[in-house]
Amino acid sequence: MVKVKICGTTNLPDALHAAEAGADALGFIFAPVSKRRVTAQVAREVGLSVGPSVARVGVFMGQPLDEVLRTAEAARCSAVQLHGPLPGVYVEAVAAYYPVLRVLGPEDLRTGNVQAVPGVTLMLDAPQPGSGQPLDWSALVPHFPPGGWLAGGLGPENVARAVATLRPGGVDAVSKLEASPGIKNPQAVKAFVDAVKHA
Ligand SMILES: O=C(O)c1ccccc1NCC(=O)[C@H](O)[C@H](O)COP(=O)(O)O
Repeated sequence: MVKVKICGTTNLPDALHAAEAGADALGFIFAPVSKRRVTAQVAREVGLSVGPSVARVGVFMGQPLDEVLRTAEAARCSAVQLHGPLPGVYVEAVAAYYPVLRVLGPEDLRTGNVQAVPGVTLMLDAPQPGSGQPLDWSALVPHFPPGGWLAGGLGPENVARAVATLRPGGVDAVSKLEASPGIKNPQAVKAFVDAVKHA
């Protein structure tokens, strides 16, 4: 079964609705550049209120390692998602504490810039995260890592095609599930989860 992560969660009603709709994971964004950024306190309160069956993924981009580990602990994250160019030792250090979703772009796959690290799952995303830009799924077929996750411009109307093309281990989305930045469109979230679970 393909896992579903609903990213950019900022409030309890959206989190509860996503969980009820069948999401496997919620993403809490701590990257300073994001318009969906939350504090560790908000992520902890919202994430823990949803219950243990839904993973709480802390999303980081280019932050110092100690900030990532301190924030993930304060927020009680159950996994960490890492964006941006990062040294292998950084990713390994985070993976010593948390399951890691390591985000790469299509170019990394084409150039073979991919290392297998225990505890690290690869996720393919558009170069600008959270921008709603879909990838060229067919072009990824020869390189897509088994069990890898897919993000980038996924929504209720296109996710079944993406899943059929790449058979990812999980999918992740934000832009196409929102009424406005940081606020979910509940119908879109439900339709997205249903489309993945029936794909
Ligand atoms: O969404 C953001 O604002 C964001 C900013 C900085 C780093 C990561 C960010 N989002 C991470 C995600 O996991 C998104 O769901 C993923 O990039 C897909 O986004 P979208 O194409 O908008 O569905």
